[in-house]
Amino acid sequence: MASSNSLPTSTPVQIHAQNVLMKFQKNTLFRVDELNFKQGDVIYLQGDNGSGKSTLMKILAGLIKPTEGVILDQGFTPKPWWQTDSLLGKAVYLHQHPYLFDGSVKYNLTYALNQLKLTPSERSSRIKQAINMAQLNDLLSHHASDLSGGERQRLAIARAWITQPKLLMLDEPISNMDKHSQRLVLAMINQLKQDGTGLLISSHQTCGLTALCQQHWHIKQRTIHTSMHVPTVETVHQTNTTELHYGTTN
Ligand SMILES: Nc1ncnc2c1ncn2[C@@H]1O[C@H](COP(=O)(O)OP(=O)(O)OP(=O)(O)O)[C@@H](O)[C@H]1O
Repeated sequence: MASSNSLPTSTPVQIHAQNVLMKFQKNTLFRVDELNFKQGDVIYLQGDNGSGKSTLMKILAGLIKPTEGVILDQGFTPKPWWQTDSLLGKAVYLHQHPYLFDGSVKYNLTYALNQLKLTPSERSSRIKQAINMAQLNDLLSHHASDLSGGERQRLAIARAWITQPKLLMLDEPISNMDKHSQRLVLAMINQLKQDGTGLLISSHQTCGLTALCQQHWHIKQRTIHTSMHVPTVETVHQTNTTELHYGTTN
């Protein structure tokens, strides 16, 4: 991997949250004693609407600060002394409605590569692979703002895949997508998993994405519960009809 976060050693990169409390005004959103998100993890983040899934991801990405607690990172290449070594850019957060650059699909894909040191052939092979995986061939010259929701999400994930982040957080990556786009996005997420990218995925749809995950974080009653057991659609069905409803909405 050639990203600026590349490690010469086998130390897995990780983000560690300790004694976190998140409040908006006086209202507690959630609290958690400890969370660990590292390279190779594939975590399913579950929670009702408004429980704080996006907020948790933004905290781990360094985009917002928790009310209390600390977020530590480990294993990343230290930044040079003249740059602030903040959490930003370490665990990449992909918003449900992703931000795209003002330009064509091709521009969005190639721009991401400018920050990496690659040979021209590596560069062109990575772009080709991303285009094929996300099936963006016919859309390359289209302006990003003309894409449908599903196409935007495919482009955003392809762009993230190109830069090969060590830790990637995907916020509802397949919500409001047709089956074709869902299948493509699942294949892309699976590829990221094979590449060893740490993935934290929030979703209301438990089936395809759940099957890829090996850990479960559940925001319930303002607490984040962690487990190595990922619920299947069936177990959600049998144990809690409210959760089944949650699983089929949005
Ligand atoms: N900056 C903010 N100021 C005040 N309240 C906020 C702010 N950001 C989020 N909230 C509130 O925090 C709660 C959690 O929001 P968040 O978007 O994290 O939930 P979520 O679990 O991702 O929801 P959804 O499943 O609907 O996307 C919501 O009630 C939201 O209104």
